[in-house]
Amino acid sequence: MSRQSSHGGYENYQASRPTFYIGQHDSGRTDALTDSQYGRVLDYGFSFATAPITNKHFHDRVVALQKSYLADVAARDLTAAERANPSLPGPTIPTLTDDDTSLFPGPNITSIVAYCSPWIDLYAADPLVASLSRQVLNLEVAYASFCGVRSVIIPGPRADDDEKRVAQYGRAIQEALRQAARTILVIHLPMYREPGLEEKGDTLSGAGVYPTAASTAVAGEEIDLYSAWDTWHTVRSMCAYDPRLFVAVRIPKRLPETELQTRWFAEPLHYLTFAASIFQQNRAGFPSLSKSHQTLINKYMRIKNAPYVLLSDVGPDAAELADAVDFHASVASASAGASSGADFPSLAEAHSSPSSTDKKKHRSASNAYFSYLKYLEREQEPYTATETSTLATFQDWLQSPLQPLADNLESATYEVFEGDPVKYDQYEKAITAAMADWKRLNRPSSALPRSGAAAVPAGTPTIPELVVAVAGAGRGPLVTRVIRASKATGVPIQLWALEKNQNAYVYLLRMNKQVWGGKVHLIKTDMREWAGPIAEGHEATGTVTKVDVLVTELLGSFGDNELSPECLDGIQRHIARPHGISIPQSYTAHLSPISYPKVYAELAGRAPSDENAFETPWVVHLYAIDLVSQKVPGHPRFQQAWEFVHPVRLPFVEDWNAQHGLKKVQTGGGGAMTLAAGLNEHNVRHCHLKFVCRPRGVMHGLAGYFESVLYQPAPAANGSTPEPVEISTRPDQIDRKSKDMISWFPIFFPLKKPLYLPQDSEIEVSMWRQTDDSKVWYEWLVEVFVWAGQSSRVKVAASELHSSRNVACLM
Ligand SMILES: C[S@@+](CC[C@H](N)C(=O)[O-])C[C@H]1O[C@@H](n2cnc3c(N)ncnc32)[C@H](O)[C@@H]1O
Repeated sequence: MSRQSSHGGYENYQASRPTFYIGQHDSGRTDALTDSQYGRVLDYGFSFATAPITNKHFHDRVVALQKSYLADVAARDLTAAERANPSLPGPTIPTLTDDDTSLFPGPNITSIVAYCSPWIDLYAADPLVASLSRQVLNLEVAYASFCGVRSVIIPGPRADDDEKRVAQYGRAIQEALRQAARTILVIHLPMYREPGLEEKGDTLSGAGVYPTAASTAVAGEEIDLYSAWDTWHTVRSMCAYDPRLFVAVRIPKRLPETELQTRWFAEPLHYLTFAASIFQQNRAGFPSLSKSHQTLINKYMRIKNAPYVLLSDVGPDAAELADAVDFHASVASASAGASSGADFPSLAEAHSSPSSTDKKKHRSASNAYFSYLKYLEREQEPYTATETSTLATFQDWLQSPLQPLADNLESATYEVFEGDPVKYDQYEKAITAAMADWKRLNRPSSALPRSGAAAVPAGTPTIPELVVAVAGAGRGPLVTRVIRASKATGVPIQLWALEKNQNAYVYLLRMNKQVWGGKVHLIKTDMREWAGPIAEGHEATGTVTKVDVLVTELLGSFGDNELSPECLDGIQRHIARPHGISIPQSYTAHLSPISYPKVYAELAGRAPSDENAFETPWVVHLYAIDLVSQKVPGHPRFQQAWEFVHPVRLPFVEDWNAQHGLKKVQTGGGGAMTLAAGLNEHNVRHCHLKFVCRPRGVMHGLAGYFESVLYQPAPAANGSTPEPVEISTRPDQIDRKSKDMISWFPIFFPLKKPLYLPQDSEIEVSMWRQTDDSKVWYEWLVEVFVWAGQSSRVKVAASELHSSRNVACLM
């Protein structure tokens, strides 16, 4: 089935929690830490620290170059036209020297995070500043990469309102990515432009160029919550979703609406950065964060590649680290003195060396902010049964849908299915309810009287045995559940199990001998070819009867995508009329537009070697996604695409046979896909759905889910209708209908080109289930509209018509 097929189910569940890796950043640091300073930072418990790539010497050199260039131009007595001539040569920063940096390759280099000079301004309005900044960036990234640094944080633009300058920034990043083939670049941006969250310190553009907390407060302007995300989106789009480009999000003091939090959740987050200023003090005077911050951290930390935490300007500061150097040196010299003399230091030596209490103080160096985050780490909810580490590894991992009809599944794949009890429990519930109804309502059964049996008065159920068939039995778990339901309800059964996979059939034969007491009629066949059950007691004459309850589980992640409708079409003629039933009775496919940048990037990387990368509906444990639409009246977030109901009342082929006997269907084919006969035309579906998006965003494709009514129990004696027995993978329904069911991951219909969604846009989705009598595929198209007035709606973007025909499911 196009469900997830290779995780370890529930067995791997361990009651553990996500780990926080916490780093330390000092925005005032101008030199890389020495080894002993770095060791000291680790003493506090931090896992890593940031280091500036260049130092004050370099900064002064660049500023001097900027000044001398401006002075030179001023001194040259150029005319206004000469000065404005774009060909006037600008300055070039000479190469780095060892005076310009204190970062060198060394044993700690891979746990050092390099931080680009915060004084560059790639977003500058002044072309000279922009050019110098771009040069600094390239020099720094190239040098950090040479040293072996794994990731480089680049300060984001300090504003977002000028698209031209955002583009200029993005181009510089795209160029920097080429300077370092293996290094990760991380753009540091605020979650939104919260006053107080700005980068401090002047840039080459000078003081007062960018808004500060004070200036924003004076201006009293409304904050555009999505502007920083918009900037990020422009930059990463210009960099073609480069897999080495990440984002570090500065967490604000006041968290924004959840839509924006989820937006960032879906992005390739590398660091969450927390400045001391966003913490509040608890009653005991220690730093703490609000409940909503805790919720956000807990959510972000459950991502498979969870972001690292970066504590900014919370200490230890330069003075403490300098102290550390003295301390380390004195410990070293004291121990050298002690070991060179007696076994024990003299009293005088002991007195002059750092005291044991001092030593203790230093070793157990603590930082209140660090301790608080460690406390939050401990306080997280343990992983639930559906968050096993194996399941977590499948987060956002693309799987090609299974084709159980065309291919034969492996035993291990069946074992994975069998690892999820929820699906089987629901099936057993449905089968039990159906049997109980049969008994209570005296429904007829299709079992034929055995020869010699006494005649039974008309109107009473002749034979109380139900004829049940499990078609597509796999290794038999549903057969076991049918037997259990029969025992629980006291309804005797005649049971058939059909399987077309010859290997699974061998397993079924053994199960029948060892577990089912040889009571099951096993047939190795494609269910569409089955001639029907030969009634028990009539083997000699080969008298075929009907099936009262047909149990199948041929559902895929999108319901019908593993060709359950086509398979059931082929066997439904054996279902007794009018009372016979199919379990499931119906299933529906559902869609929701999503932003999925990480997986989009993955597919974009595959596309050059896989022409169907964007034309394949992928099975994927959707995790780092942002549901971009909002629930509004008439337009829910998850919408039904279509439905299949079984058995079909007037099936085309049966109708044809009734009219023409077994003559081959000949329709001329004009109305069917690619002029096919139209045998499967009744399984074609189409939907056109409208979703509404309030905040602006981007869409990378459609998330697909399914629901199925396994059985709707008959009304109770008092007339009330019991709840149907259902399974669902819809995020808003799964807990109610089939909690903790992990048998199916959702499906993802990607878009080749992401669609930008302006504020208050409407997304219209057209989807088709297509068939040409030999295969089934999907086609999908997405269009985006905005209202340009009371009555005028404008289309602002549209995808191409995608089609999975090249990777269609074979009937
Ligand atoms: C998703 S598996 C379910 C197996 C088992 N019922 C369970 O729930 O674990 C679907 C099974 O149906 C079988 N199958 C699919 N199409 C079939 C067909 N047309 N005729 C017979 N078996 C079929 C496959 O080989 C596979 O064993």
